[in-house]
Amino acid sequence: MNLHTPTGLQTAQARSGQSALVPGYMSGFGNSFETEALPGALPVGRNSPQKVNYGLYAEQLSGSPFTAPQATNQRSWLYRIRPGVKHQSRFAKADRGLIRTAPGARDEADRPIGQLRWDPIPMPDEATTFLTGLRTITTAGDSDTQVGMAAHVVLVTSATENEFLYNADGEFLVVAQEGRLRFRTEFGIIEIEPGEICVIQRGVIFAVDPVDGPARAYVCENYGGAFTLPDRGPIGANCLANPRDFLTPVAAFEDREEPCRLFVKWGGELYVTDIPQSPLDVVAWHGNYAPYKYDLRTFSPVGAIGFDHPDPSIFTVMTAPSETPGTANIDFVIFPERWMVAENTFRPPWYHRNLMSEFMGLIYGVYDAKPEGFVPGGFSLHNQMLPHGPDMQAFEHASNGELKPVKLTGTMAFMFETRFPQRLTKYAAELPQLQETYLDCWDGLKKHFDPSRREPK
Ligand SMILES: O=C(O)Cc1cc(O)ccc1O
Ligand SMILES: [Fe+2]
Repeated sequence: MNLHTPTGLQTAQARSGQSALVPGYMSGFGNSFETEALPGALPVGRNSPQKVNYGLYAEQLSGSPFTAPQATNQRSWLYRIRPGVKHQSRFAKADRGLIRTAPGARDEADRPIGQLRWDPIPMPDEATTFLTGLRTITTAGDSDTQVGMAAHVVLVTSATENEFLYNADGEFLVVAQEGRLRFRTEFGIIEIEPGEICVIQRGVIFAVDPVDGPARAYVCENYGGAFTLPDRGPIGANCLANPRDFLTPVAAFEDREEPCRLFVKWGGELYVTDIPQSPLDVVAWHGNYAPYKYDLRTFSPVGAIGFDHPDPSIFTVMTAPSETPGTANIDFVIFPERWMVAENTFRPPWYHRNLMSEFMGLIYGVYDAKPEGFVPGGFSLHNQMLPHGPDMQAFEHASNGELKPVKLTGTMAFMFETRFPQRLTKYAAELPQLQETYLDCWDGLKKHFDPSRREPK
């Protein structure tokens, strides 16, 4: 049986007779996995035998300090055709395009503070890859000290069979918005469609191909400790994001001797090196540091079944904690399909100002607080302590509508929320898609104050 796909790729699943083009996954969040694309490629009972089967090299990839506590200790062992040092020779500086990193981009945008919203960035006419299509919108914190994040939009129209990338500055959380994306990684293949996300950790080598036409995604780059599942507290052991719905790819490798280029995002810069073979040559691996995907539609929302509107933290899919308990470096929060049943309640978000700053995007559908102007593929920024809330239309509707049970259907919005202020890039500040009239959405909010008015109990 010839197990080679058009890109010469072999997967553990292909070995079991299924198509190598259909990615195979293992279920669970943060598990210690093991997977091999050739039988017996993984050493048994040890990590580093004198010689590894098939003449493979053993290599450890550490995502945390060696001595991190058990719950946050992350590393994997990769058994590969060549060690990583043979995938990297002398580096040259490359054009970083529209990619920015904190704190370097801190003062780039010459624009006063304010609530901001953008229409979708259109798909470009020219071919763009994950790297050339990555556009940074905001940066926060400091990547060198491993705090903060960046919010990007990526537009991918073109595959990169022989161009690979890894990010030393943080992990990428990719939120597919339009079109499907295939991630060929050292650990195997991940495919996502709108409604799904994937996480590619710091240091993991990958290439991204659009599957069936141009693709748009939002990307959160986490400079800090890894995303994990939030504690559920009194909610208990179930609901929200369930661990079994996270999927990690089975091992897959490319044995290709062709001129390739490896890009590395490091310290906010981009570097490139030429290598004579594909770096995706991991035949088997084991460990708990590996990319994964998750379908946001499997999130089980828990909310107000009596009255009032809980804080949006109730919809946290994953959190990247900071050193201060409960004060996240990043919370990744969604607003999925759900029933609204709260009685005598203003059901959309309340008007508010936060310590946390909010980058929001809309994957599909309508967001209840912003029925107009916040469109799929668009995004908004409500920065630290800047007031925001429902637009006039949403306020009027929610204040006067009949409070029968209502289902919000066909909708999926999300928020990258960080404890740090988000600094706008020059690119984002100058985008023609920036809605100069966004503030007008609150214009019609009238003064209703009347000292003699009382609402019925
Ligand atoms: O601002 C927003 O639209 C996001 C949001 C939603 C919500 O239900 C409560 C608070 C909040 O910031
Ligand atoms: Fe908000």
